[in-house]
Amino acid sequence: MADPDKPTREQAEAAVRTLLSWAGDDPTREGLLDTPKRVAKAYADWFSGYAMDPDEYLARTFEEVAGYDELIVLRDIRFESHCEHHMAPIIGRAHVGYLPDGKVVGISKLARVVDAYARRLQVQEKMTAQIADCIQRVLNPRGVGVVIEATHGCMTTRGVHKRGVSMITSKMLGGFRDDARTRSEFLQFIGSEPRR
Ligand SMILES: Nc1nc2c(ncn2[C@@H]2O[C@H](COP(=O)(O)OP(=O)(O)OP(=O)(O)O)[C@@H](O)[C@H]2O)c(=O)[nH]1
Ligand SMILES: [Zn+2]
Repeated sequence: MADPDKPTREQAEAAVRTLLSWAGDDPTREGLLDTPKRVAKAYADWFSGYAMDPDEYLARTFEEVAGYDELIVLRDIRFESHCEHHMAPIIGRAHVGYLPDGKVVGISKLARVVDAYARRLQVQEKMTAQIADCIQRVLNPRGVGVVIEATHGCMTTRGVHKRGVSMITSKMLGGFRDDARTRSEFLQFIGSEPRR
């Protein structure tokens, strides 16, 4: 159902013209005439996750897996998101693992879940927890592990201006939290085992 409080595209474009003026430029000059339209279109892409239901991606499961009950890991899932404090890009990769309990999901669906949460305004800790909680809630496996490594545009291009810094977050549930061997195997699979 359409949200009656959602601004129209025209209102969104007018807001972009205001920001262009506030930045110090002239929104009526030729090069900027179509910019509000482009920005609204870009927003529709960057924030398309609000219209996605991540639970739905995990609805179809496969049970004919010959009793496979070991770790399943999808690593290096590239994503783009935006921080909710500055609306600056968060660019990174997510690693997602789970211990199946009789059923598995199509592996692309784990990447779809990551995207559904990434394409919203985010805090990295929240996104990490949302992905893990979604998989635990819908698939009900014996455990879930999510690790995210990302760089935050608000730290690299403004503010403290620290390039090369990345933030690492993790959320471990079930066997990933309680069993040191499962956690260690997961970290080894994704290449984050602490070096000794
Ligand atoms: N924990 C966490 N912090 C984030 C994330 N994205 C951005 N931030 C931080 O959110 C904080 C917002 O702090 P504020 O002091 O309200 O904003 P600010 O004045 O723009 O802060 P500076 O970035 O230090 O200039 C900053 O420290 C950002 O680095 C995130 O995903 N997780
Ligand atoms: Zn930020």
